[in-house]
Amino acid sequence: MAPSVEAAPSTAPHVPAAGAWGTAAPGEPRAPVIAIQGVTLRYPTSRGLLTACEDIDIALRQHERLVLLGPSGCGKSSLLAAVAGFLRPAAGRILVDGAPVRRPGPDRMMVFQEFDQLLPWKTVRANVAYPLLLAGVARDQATARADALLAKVGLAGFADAYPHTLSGGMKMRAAIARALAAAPRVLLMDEPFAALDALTRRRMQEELLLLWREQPFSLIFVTHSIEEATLVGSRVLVLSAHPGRVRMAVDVPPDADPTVHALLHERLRTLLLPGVGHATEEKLLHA
Ligand SMILES: Nc1ncnc2c1ncn2[C@@H]1O[C@H](COP(=O)(O)OP(=O)(O)OP(=O)(O)O)[C@@H](O)[C@H]1O
Repeated sequence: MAPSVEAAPSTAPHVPAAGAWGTAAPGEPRAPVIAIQGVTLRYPTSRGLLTACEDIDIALRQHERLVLLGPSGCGKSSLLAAVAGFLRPAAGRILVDGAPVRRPGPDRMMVFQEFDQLLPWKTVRANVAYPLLLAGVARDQATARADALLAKVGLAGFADAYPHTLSGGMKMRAAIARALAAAPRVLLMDEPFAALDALTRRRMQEELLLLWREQPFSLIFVTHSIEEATLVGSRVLVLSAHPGRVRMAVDVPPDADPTVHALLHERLRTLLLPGVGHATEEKLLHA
C-alpha cells in the first residue's frame, strides 16, 4: 500500500549508480513504485470537459512490466502522460515512491512511437548523455554511461552518427538507451514499436526483454497488440472503451509457453470485444 503521508516531490535529479536501472536504494519503500489512485483524467474541449479515463487504480511494483491494453481512445496515452507529469488528474492522485507527481522529472522517462524523438543536431552519444548532463552528472561520466548503454542496445558503432542517418529500429534503440541512461524509477513506453515493420518490431520486443533481464527496471508499456502485451508484460491491464476504466488484470507467468500465450490471447481478445460486460468478466475470471 502507498504510504498515507505525502513525501517531498521526487523531481530532484536522480543520479544513477552505474548499472542501477530503477532499483530502490536501501531503505526506500519497495512497493509500489508508481501508485495511481482513483485517477480521472479530463480535457477541456469546445463541447465541455471530455473524460479520457475514470477512477483508475494501479499499483506498479518494483521491476514489474505492466502493459496497458485497451481500445483506441480509452485513455492509455493520457494515463502515461499523467504519470510523466504532463497532465494533472481531475480527481485522484499519482505517487512515485509515495511522493505526488507534480511535474515531469528524470525519474519517469518516456519513449514514444515517433522516430524523431532524438535531438537531430546532437550525435547519438550526445543524445543519450543529455539527460545525465541535465541531472548534473559530470561530462566524462555521462559519456561513459552513454557508451555503455549504446553497446547494450547494439549501437556502439553509431555513437558519433547523427539521428537522421539511422534506421527506424536504430532510432528506437537510441531512444531506449537515452531513457534508461537516467536510471528512471519507471520507463514509460507509448506504443514504441507500432511504427516498425513486423520483423524489427519482434526483434525490439525481444531486445527490450533482454535489457530487462540483464538489469531489471519498472515499466509501463502501452500497446494495441494482444501478442505484444503478453510478450512484453508480466501483467496486462485491460481497459474498457472510452472513458477507460480498469476492466481486468491478467498475470503472464514468467515461464509461459506458446500454449499459455495462446490461451491468454484468447482471453484478452474476448475481454476487448465491444459489449463484454462485467458478468462475462466474472465468468472469465473463474474459468
Ligand atoms: N489534448 C487533448 N485534448 C482533448 N482531448 C484529448 C486530448 N488528448 C486526448 N484526448 C481525448 O482523450 C481520449 C483518450 O485519448 P488517449 O489518446 O489517451 O487514448 P488512447 O487509449 O491512448 O488511444 P489510442 O490507442 O488511439 O492512442 C480520446 O477521446 C481523445 O480524443
